[in-house]
Amino acid sequence: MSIKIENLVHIYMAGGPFEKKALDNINLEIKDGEFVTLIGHTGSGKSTLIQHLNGLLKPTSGRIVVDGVDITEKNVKLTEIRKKIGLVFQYPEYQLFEETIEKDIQFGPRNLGLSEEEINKRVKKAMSMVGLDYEEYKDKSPFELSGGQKRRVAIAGVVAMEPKVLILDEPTAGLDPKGRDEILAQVKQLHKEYNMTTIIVSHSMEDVAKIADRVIVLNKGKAVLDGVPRDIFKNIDMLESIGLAVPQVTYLERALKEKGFKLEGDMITVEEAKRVILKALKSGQRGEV
Ligand SMILES: Nc1ncnc2c1ncn2[C@@H]1O[C@H](COP(=O)(O)OP(=O)(O)OP(=O)(O)O)[C@@H](O)[C@H]1O
Repeated sequence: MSIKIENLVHIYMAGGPFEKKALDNINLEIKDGEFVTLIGHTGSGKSTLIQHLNGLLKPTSGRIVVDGVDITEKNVKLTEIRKKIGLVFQYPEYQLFEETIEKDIQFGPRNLGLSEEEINKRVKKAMSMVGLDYEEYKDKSPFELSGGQKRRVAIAGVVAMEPKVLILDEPTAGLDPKGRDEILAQVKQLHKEYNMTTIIVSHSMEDVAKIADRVIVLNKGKAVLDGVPRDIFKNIDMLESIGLAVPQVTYLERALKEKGFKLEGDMITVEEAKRVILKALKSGQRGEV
């Protein structure tokens, strides 16, 4: 499912003394099956943007066209849009409220008016999609789980509605490094297996380096960069000026090159850096170090 964002402007409290332009003429196209990371400093407009994509917020001006349908038009049924575009909010575990994991995941599909048989089929599938064993977890209370596991339950609740587009607002926020890596790997795996158009909001370049195919950088409500991670990370000075640090290995790469190292290949993750640096050392490329 493709999404086209055209001249999108959003002003909170428009016309009042506290009006705030949160989105300033955004134009973007997200293609069917793409895996996109939206990154920006706090307050850059990320949450405001994604809430427009399933109709939670209305634009001040501009349009959002989902698979050819302008969802900003008055007569568009938002329930239909929300069946197709699943949004996992920040800290979704705070919205878990049922006594068992199974009941929690059933909630969304039940609201779609599906049969019990279909609901159960979807719950089992969604749990397996996020790596939770159905028999082991179905009767547990969501509150017995670790932070990362709770988040998987919340993601399963949205996945069970079988959306065509999955949007996750900071899915790694507040998790420890192991929990972060597990959630990112799970979301990447979901995309690989089911090819849902996926949009992840993040403010960590380290996370982006690990998973992104395409990165869109927001600053003060504008999309200022859009491309593959290795190209985005070349803009070190610009990214720093808008409060975003590039991954540590990008600084290392720059320092080594300044010392005369000849590094071949991309190195935006620690694994890649290890490979590229070892290759340079083996071939005797030591520069001045
Ligand atoms: N309900 C609201 N009323 C007024 N202003 C708002 C509202 N929600 C957000 N804003 C303002 O709009 C701007 C964009 O906020 P938004 O939450 O979209 O940014 P963000 O990039 O998601 O930030 P964060 O990383 O902190 O979640 C900020 O200046 C914020 O203060």
